[in-house]
Amino acid sequence: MPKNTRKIESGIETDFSDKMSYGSYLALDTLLASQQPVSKPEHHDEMLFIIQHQTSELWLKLMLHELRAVRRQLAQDNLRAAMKGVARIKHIQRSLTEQWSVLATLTPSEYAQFRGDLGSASGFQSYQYRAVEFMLGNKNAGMLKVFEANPAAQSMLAETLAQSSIYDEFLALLARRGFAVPAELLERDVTKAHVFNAELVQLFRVVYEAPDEHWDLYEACEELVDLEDNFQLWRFRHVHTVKRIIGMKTGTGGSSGVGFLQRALELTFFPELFAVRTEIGQ
Ligand code: HEM
Ligand SMILES: N[C@@H](CC(=O)c1ccccc1NC=O)C(=O)O
Repeated sequence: MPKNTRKIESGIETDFSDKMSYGSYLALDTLLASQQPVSKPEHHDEMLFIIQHQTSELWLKLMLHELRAVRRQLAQDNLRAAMKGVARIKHIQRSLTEQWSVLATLTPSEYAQFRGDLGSASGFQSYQYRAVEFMLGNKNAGMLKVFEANPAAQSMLAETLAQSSIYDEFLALLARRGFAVPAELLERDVTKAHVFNAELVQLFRVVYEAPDEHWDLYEACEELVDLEDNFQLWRFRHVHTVKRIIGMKTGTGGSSGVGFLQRALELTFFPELFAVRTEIGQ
């Protein structure tokens, strides 16, 4: 054997003429043929731009898969199983947020050379991102209009809009545990965003001031706070990456750009879980 060369063991599989291989199992021919730059001549950095988005969308697909399971587990009072799903989602969020560092290597000058080729395409048209926001409770029926040209995406979003969020399901679980969750929350119109409820803060205060009596609920509350923290970190990294790459330009999706994105940082999924911090020990 030549030096610094590993012998291929005799038992290594090499004939995949009639059995599944790594490539066929992962449909790699389709996946790796899906990066189709539009810049002409092709700009070197468009590959980064495309793969950054496609990897984000794959992680969003897994996040949705796990969020749907979390919602189901909460509805069935399986709190521990639901929290296992949330634990996985938190790791997905960390990957999504960490990978901003790759895109941040795209300089304003490089991006400006192919930005014009993107037309009106924008992440604002990410139906998976919108579905994640809906499942966490940031419902906004107005978002559906963007997807008129994609009936399958629009109907998936309409269905997700009409379903309870994981917060709705968590509050229903608390009610089944005997907590006096306000009726207006249990009977709310789930196609609308959750609105802050002062009574709910007092309910969470009971849990936070006696964790030993409500340990699994206390832990679940903190997991949901992590989910929101992580989501906001992604939004923040997006705003800052946008700022460093296009400055204060208007967006290809028609928004004012950074200012519009910054306003999403003011949105909240679980407001009472943050408000209770002020009350504890008062
Ligand atoms: C050069 C990099 C990027 C720039 C300059 C950029 C810019 C923008 C801007 C200006 C918007 C506001 C809508 C518009 O007018 O277009 C937006 C929205 C959005 N972008 Fe990006 N973006 C970049 C990368 C990404 C990446 C990698 C993702 C990953 C999926 C992404 C996902 C989104 C999402 C989900 C929205 C909607 C956010 C919301 O509704 O608050 N963007 N982006
Ligand atoms: N809205 C971005 C364009 C952009 O970033 C983009 C374009 C096509 C596909 C995904 C994108 N990412 C996020 O918006 C911009 O204004 O430059």
